[in-house]
Formats: sequence, C-alpha cells, structure tokens
Amino acid sequence: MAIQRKKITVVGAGFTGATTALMLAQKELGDVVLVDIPQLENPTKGKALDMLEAGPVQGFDSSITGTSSYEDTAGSDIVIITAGIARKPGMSRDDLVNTNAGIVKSVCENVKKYAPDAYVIILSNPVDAMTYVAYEALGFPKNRVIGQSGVLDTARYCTFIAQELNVSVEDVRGFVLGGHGDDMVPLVRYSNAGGIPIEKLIPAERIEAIVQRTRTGGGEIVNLLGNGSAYYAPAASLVQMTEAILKDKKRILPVIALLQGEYGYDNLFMGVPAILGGDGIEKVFELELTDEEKAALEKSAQSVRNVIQIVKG
Ligand SMILES: NC(=O)c1ccc[n+]([C@@H]2O[C@H](COP(=O)([O-])OP(=O)(O)OC[C@H]3O[C@@H](n4cnc5c(N)ncnc54)[C@H](O)[C@@H]3O)[C@@H](O)[C@H]2O)c1
Ligand SMILES: O=C(O)C[C@H](O)C(=O)O
Repeated sequence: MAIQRKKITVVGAGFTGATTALMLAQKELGDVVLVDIPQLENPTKGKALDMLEAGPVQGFDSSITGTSSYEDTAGSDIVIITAGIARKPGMSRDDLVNTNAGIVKSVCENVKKYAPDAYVIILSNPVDAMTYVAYEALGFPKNRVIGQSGVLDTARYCTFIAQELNVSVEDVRGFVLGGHGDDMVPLVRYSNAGGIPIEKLIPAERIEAIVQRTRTGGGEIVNLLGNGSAYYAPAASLVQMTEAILKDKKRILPVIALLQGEYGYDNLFMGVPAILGGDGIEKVFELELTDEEKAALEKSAQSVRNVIQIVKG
C-alpha cells in the first residue's frame, strides 16, 4: 500500500488555530484540516485557501482544507483543539471555564466519532481543566489526551533567561511544572544555560523577577494585545508537540498529563515533564522536589482542582 501523508485536524480557526495550521504546513508535518463553526465556514475556507496559496512561494506541498464538517476530519492522526473563547484584559483564564467546557465537550464528541484513533492535544483554556473535560468526553487512553501549557510557559521562561544573560535561546534549558495559571512553578534548580546552573549566573532577585514574569507571561500579552491572547508562541508549542508525536522523536517536554500517583497526585491533570513520542505521552518523569518546590506545586495543584470542581458541578 502507498505511504499516506499524516492527517492533522486543527479545531478552531481563530488566531491560534490558523497560525498553527500554517506552521504545520510550513513544516510539512501532514495535510491539515481546519475546522470552525458552521457560521464561520466561508471565512475558514478562505483562511485555508489563502494559506494553501502560500505553498508555491514557501515550497510546501501539505494540503490545507477549511471546513465546518467533521466528516472531513475522519481518520485524523492528530487532533488539536483550540476552539473556545480567549480572555481579555482584567479576566483570568478560569473565567472562561463554563463556556469553553461546553465547546470542548461538543468538539470531543465529534473527535470520538470521526477520529477515534487520534492523539488529541488540547489548548483551550483553562487548559488543565479542559484537558480533563476532553479526557472524560473522549474516553481515550490517557497517553492520547495531552494538554499544552508547559512548552509555552517554558519558552517564555527561557526567553527571559536568555535576555537576562544576553545569550542564545538555544543554550537555555529549564522547565515549568504545575498548572497553567499564575502559580505555575518554573523549576529554577533544574534550569541552566550551556549546562551551567542559572543560579550561578544570575542574582537571586533577578531570577525571582524572571519567575514572576513567566507566571504572568500570558497576562502580559493579553494586556498588550487588548482584545485577545497570545497565539504565535502557543502555535509554535503545538507544532513542536505534534512533531514529537508524528516523528516519534521521544522529546522530553512538559505536558499536561493525567497523574495517577506521580508527585503524590491522583486523578489530576497538570503539567509535568514527559516523553512525547509516537505513542503520545510515553512516560512521566517524577523528580525529587525540595519542600519549597513541593509547597509551590501543591498551591498550583489546588488552583487546578478548584477549576476542575467547577466543571464537575
Ligand atoms: N493553553 C495555552 O497555552 C493557550 C495559549 C493560547 C491560547 N489558549 C486558549 O486557546 C483558545 C483559543 O484562543 P485563540 O486566540 O485562538 O481564540 P480565537 O477567538 O481567535 O479563536 C477561537 C476559535 O474557536 C472557534 N470556535 C468556538 N466554538 C467552536 C466550536 N464548537 N467548534 C469549532 N470552533 C469553535 C471560534 O469560532 C474561533 O474561531 C482560548 O481558549 C485561549 O485562551 C491557550
Ligand atoms: O494567557 C492566556 O489567556 C492565553 C494563554 O494561556 C497564554 O498563556 O498565553
């Protein structure tokens, strides 16, 4: 049988969804189906056609199709869910919970029907709780239901460290643990530039400022944009996760995973470092934490539990 291109569905053709679709095609990771609601079918088709017409200029052969019909998503290898409303200045991500829970649930019912074997990546906010909603609605095994927050939060953290040191972002490593809220936990002790612990390179008060800026990094962009939230770095993060799965790269990335005992949490979705490869979340890494780190993680976990409780009703 001829080798088939991979099929990637992006649900939600707004700022993040459309940007993700274009980046996926630019990297030729597969053929892309962009889905939005029936009322936006023509603009969705228009965006997809416009992106497709960038192919000859940029030299990509991925197809990009705009639709409002889930039949077009049938057999997708990966489904990325960006559908939902975004926050505006003065709002927290948690303010979106009721509206987006309904949207994510209805999207997942279609994913379950038309792409039952897909690996599903959730972006819609509040994303830890939305990953829980998706998991419940899909009924898929936990390795195939993956939330995106840590790649983005870590990208922000590494950007700020590289700026502070005036070094290449390529040499900065670190990761952010916990929920995608203002009490997320950038792990300073496990962060380095060129292998040198950042604690040896940056004064403590500057590190603390970087940690705080990372925690409120989403809000910083929301305030600057005025009418929506970040989408370039979020789209890049989704593409990195998709690539890790489709190419079975076994990247170590922070992802939102269902914890069943790891870090002492049971049945909670939260950001942790994991191997992301051809079978989705293949392994969660459990690190030893100091008492202070444990307390910070517990604060973040409590915030996630509170939002999930709203969804559970
Ligand atoms: N987890 C993260 O790190 C992260 C990062 C960025 C954005 N987000 C979240 O992602 C979501 C999307 O952000 P955005 O900036 O792209 O918003 P946006 O408003 O530009 O786009 C959202 C799109 O979803 C569509 N949509 C709504 N209901 C739908 C449904 N039932 N089926 C299909 N499509 C539907 C809308 O019509 C719209 O086009 C928001 O909830 C935002 O908070 C999360
Ligand atoms: O901040 C937001 O509302 C969007 C997203 O979660 C982000 O961190 O950029």
